[in-house]
Amino acid sequence: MSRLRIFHDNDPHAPTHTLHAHADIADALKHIGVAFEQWQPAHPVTPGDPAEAIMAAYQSDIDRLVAARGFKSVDVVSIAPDNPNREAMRAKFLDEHAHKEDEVRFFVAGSGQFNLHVGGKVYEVLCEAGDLISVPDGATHWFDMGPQPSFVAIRFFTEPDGWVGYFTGSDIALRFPRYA
Ligand SMILES: CSCCC(=O)/C(O)=C/O
Ligand SMILES: [Fe+2]
Ligand code: NI
Repeated sequence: MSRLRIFHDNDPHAPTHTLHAHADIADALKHIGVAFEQWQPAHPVTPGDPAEAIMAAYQSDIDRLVAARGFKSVDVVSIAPDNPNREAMRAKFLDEHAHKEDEVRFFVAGSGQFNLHVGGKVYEVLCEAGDLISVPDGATHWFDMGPQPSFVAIRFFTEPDGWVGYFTGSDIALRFPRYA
């Protein structure tokens, strides 16, 4: 089940809010410009499946979103708990960063935890299969896939080169709860 916990950015121990209902999560995130939608993960796929297979299974959803929002490139992160590169993959997204484009991710299997650092608060968003999250251009955040990652996310980019992160140098992520 998806979950949102909101913290003051100077108090990682006690969330001020914990929300589980999708509509409540979407409403709270809308206030900081984040879109959180529920789509149908209609084609069963398994974390670790090859990217080409995921793209083929979800081609109609991808085409629809690309047509609606003019994305220039699309890729897939598909990772199983026994992936030999899992530590490096986890580390890549664990430091606070931002992008010069909206970060749009459609989770079609498994789960992972976004942490959005906006307006003196940290919004910890546990994303599950079916969640489509759109983090606005410039919003600082980090992402934790956990020590045994298990998810498939389709990523949409308006930049033709795909993923480019701009790291803030902050160590805030070290102080907040990890995704177990
Ligand atoms: C959930 S897809 C992998 C993470 C990613 O692309 C990103 O930018 C995290 O902040
Ligand atoms: Fe990111
Ligand atoms: Ni409140």
